[in-house]
Amino acid sequence: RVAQLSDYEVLEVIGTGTFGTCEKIRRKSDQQLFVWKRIRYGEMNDKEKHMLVAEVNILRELKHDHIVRYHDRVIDRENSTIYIIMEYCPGGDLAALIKTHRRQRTRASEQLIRRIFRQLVEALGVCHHRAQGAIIHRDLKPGNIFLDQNGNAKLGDFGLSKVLSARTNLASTFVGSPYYMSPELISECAYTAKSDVWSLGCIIYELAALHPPFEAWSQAELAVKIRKGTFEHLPTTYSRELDDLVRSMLQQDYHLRPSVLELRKHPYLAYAQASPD
Ligand SMILES: CN(C)CCCNS(=O)(=O)c1cccc(Nc2nc(OCC3CCCCC3)c3[nH]cnc3n2)c1
Repeated sequence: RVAQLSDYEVLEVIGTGTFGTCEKIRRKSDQQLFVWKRIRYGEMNDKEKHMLVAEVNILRELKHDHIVRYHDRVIDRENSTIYIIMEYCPGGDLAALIKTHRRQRTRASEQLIRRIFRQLVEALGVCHHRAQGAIIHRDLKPGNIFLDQNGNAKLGDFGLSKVLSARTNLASTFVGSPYYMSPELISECAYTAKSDVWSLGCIIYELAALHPPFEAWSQAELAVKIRKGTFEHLPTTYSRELDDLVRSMLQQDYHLRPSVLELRKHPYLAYAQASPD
């Protein structure tokens, strides 16, 4: 049975992104909560429409505990709008969590950081080392990593950001301060899976330090800092192991950064290890 818009009721707007609007919705049949992302494709050219279809198909196949689950889609041809229905994450996004700690002057526990780190490495592993070819997120940031009711991390918008940022030319990609952009991206080389590793390094760094490794008032100054590549060590309340591991992900030369598979095997993230936490 094809899903209808009338199967759901809109509860509230959660936010807007490059794609359009994200709303919290409830399925009438069983009161279950979801979100939908409302994407207007009216102004898209054929190439972009094909890319959108391809990205939605990728989303549908990415099934993992730590990737936001795609549920359904509704196409409203009358208004040239597609609604992508996904799992609702009641914990909000990592950006809000970081902001709360900063405002309260409290630190995230190393146990929480390590758990989120491990979960995101698992999620990236599914995408980078996929049989049909790697999916690279390209836009990993605290704002599109969400938390479920148990504080487990969920990677959001996998792939959507790619097709939709294709709609924006490079200049607008630089809108805002691209704190999480890798050096190779800034010099406009191709993305690699290692670019996602860099961004993940920035995110884990920020969860601990409560600010990203590279900050600047302008995008030009930020590009200089990212290419220079020097940044503070994490606060000493965190282990040397975490500091070293994050540092290894933020190396200029992407060949030197660990792959997601190497990260998964790292003792700091191994499940087997009797963790102190
Ligand atoms: C009380 N209200 C004001 C708060 C309402 C909201 N509750 S809340 O607990 O804080 C809160 C805050 C943020 C997110 C979420 N959950 C969520 N957000 C998504 O995307 C957000 C979107 C991403 C792109 C940019 C625009 C916003 C998801 N995508 C798939 N699953 C999603 N789950 C919940």
